Amino acid sequence: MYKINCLNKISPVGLDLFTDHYEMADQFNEADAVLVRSSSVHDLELPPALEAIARAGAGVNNIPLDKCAEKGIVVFNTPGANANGVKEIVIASLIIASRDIFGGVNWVDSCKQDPEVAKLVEKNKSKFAGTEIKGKKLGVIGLGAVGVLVANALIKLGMEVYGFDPYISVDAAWNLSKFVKHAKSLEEIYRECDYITVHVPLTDTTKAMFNKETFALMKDGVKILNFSRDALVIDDDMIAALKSGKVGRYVTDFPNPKVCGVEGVITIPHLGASTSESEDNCAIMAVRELMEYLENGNIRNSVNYPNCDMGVCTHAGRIAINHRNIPNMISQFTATVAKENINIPDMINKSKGQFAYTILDIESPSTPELAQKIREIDGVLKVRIIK
Ligand SMILES: NC(=O)c1ccc[n+]([C@@H]2O[C@H](COP(=O)([O-])OP(=O)(O)OC[C@H]3O[C@@H](n4cnc5c(N)ncnc54)[C@H](O)[C@@H]3O)[C@@H](O)[C@H]2O)c1
Ligand SMILES: O=C(O)CC[C@@H](O)C(=O)O
Repeated sequence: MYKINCLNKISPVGLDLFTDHYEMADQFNEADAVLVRSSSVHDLELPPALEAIARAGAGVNNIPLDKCAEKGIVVFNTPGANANGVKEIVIASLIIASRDIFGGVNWVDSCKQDPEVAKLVEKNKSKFAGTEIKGKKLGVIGLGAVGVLVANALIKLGMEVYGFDPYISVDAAWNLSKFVKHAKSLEEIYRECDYITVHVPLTDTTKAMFNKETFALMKDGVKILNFSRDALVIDDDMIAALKSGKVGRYVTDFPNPKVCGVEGVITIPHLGASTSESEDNCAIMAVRELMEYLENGNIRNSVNYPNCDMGVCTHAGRIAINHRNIPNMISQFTATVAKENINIPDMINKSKGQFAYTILDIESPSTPELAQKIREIDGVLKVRIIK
């Protein structure tokens, strides 16, 4: 029986996929596998029995990826599963950044007792007038699952779209509209665009990418949308840029005490992926990833281990090994199995950075003794008997 702990509320559409071999665990430290959305795992002690963590979403900055990898804990995310939800809220945000819809609605509410409200509206509505997005220049930074959908959709709404992503994947490049202009540098986006929307992960290189130096390169009155992570922006610099008029509006999905209530900031309570469709898609993908890993040893969509897939085991035994990506590991595994006079009809080994993963299919059922011998090899981080 596998024990699953949920650190956040996960859609039942996903949880219902777990079979009778699974039960929910109330405690993190009892779990074989964990499902999480935005809760932080950084301060939690990682229990030795924990095999995997699946992030029902894209961003994994709430999970200590290397610390997990060191303990042989595979971390998954759900690429693209919530991208449409984010795309739609970005479209809405471009419009609310351009027209004072919230200001107008709040003002009308304040006039609700006035029998002349209809007349009042016609007299005062010009205070809330805005501009259209059609024909304006939009810079999309990060052309992954979300960025590509955003860029393509806004082309269709008549914007002139510039895209910047030096690491764009082949799939994303195939899916990107040919009408998106290829920006060769961030400076080009900053120089040209009336609106900038950012869709990159929070990493050491993207952290604080919006700061006083980069604002200085932008057009006066530029409108900035942040549906990625708050730490991409230096809030004090953003507030100063809003005050000076350099930035016209800042729409962020990440409220914090500095930006909440500041004039020109529209704070949304992290709703980018909060649609029933996105929540269901993420939960389904995350649960499937965990089941595949726990039951068959296969890794799909990991962010700290290589993807590795041998299908369902058709041999007598299967052993899965999380280990360091260093010389002489495979020969030691095969020698250990050979010493037991067991044949290896099939195997796979993949690496990602400092970590690697090997699946051995063997011609007799795996035993705890064999698993222990492999565990004792220097550089091995975790060994699991799959069959
Ligand atoms: N607000 C929300 O609810 C919500 C929902 C989904 C994703 N997100 C955030 O948005 C981010 C993007 O999501 P996604 O699904 O598109 O992820 P993704 O991994 O599909 O795409 C990220 C893209 O950013 C690019 N990139 C990385 N570093 C870059 C850099 N320095 N400059 C330009 N491009 C760079 C990558 O090459 C990749 O194409 C996530 O990491 C997450 O933080 C937020
Ligand atoms: O789980 C959520 O609601 C937010 C997810 C989002 O920030 C992501 O990175 O996928």
